[in-house]
Amino acid sequence: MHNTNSDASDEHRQVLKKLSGHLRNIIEQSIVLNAPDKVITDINKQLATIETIMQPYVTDKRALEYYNPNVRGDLNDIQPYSAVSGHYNALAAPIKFEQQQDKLIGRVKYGRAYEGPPNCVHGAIIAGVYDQLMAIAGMATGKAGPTAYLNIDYHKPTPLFEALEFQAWISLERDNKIIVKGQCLVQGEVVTSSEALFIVKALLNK
Ligand SMILES: CCCCCCCC(=O)SCCNC(=O)CCNC(=O)[C@H](O)C(C)(C)COP(=O)(O)OP(=O)(O)OC[C@H]1O[C@@H](n2cnc3c(N)ncnc32)[C@H](O)[C@@H]1OP(=O)(O)O
Repeated sequence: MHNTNSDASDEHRQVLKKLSGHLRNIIEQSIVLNAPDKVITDINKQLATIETIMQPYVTDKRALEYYNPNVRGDLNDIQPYSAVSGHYNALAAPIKFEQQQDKLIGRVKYGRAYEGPPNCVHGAIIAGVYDQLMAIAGMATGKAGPTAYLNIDYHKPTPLFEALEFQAWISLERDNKIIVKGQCLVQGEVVTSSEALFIVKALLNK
C-alpha cells in the first residue's frame, strides 16, 4: 500500500492525472450547482455507473508511488496522491511546486470547494499547504520526518480565485531536527507566515 516505486508507464500516469482533473472539476462544480432535481438525479445515476465501472479495479495497492523520495522533475510527484498537493488526488487543488534557489515555492489558486470565510481560503487548507510544502522542503535536505509542530500566523484573509505564492525555506538543521519557515504572498503582500519543526526519522516501515 505504501509503495516507493511503480512500473506505471507515462501513458498510464497521464490518464490517471486526467481522471483526477475531471473529479476535481466535478467537486468544484458541485459546490455551486443549481440544477433541477431531474438533472441532478441523472448526474447521480451516471456517477453511480462510473463507481460500478471502477469497482473491479480497486485494489489494496496504488498504481503509482505513495512516496517517491528519488523523484526527478515534478516535485509534486514526491507524493502523487497527497491530499494537499498530489496531482493524482482530486481532493488536492492543482498546486504546483517548484524549487527556486534556496526556496521551495507552491503556486495555486483556490476555488469555492476550499472556502472558509466568505470569498477566502479555509484556514485548515492553508495549514495543509504549509505542512506539505515545508515537509518537502525538509525532504530536499535528504532528511525527512513527521511534523512536531506547525505554527501559522494568519495576518490577512487569503482570497479565493487569486494567485497564491507559498514559500518555504530551511531555517535551522541540527541533529535530528529541521526548522522550516514559510510565508504566503498575494500580489507581493504577505498574508500568512509559518514555522514548523520536523523530527528526522524513517517515515515508512517497509
Ligand atoms: C511520506 C511523506 C509524508 C509527509 C507528510 C507531511 C508531514 C505530516 O503531515 S506528518 C503528520 C503530522 N505529525 C504527526 O502526526 C507527528 C506525531 N508526533 C510524533 O510522532 C512524535 O511526537 C514526534 C515524532 C514528532 C516526536 O517524537 P520523538 O521522535 O519521540 O521525539 P522526542 O524525543 O519527543 O523529541 C525529539 C526532539 O524534538 C523536540 N520536540 C518534539 N516535539 C516538539 C514540539 N512540539 N515543540 C518543540 N520541540 C519538540 C524534543 O524536545 C526533542 O528535543 P531534544 O532532542 O533537544 O531533546
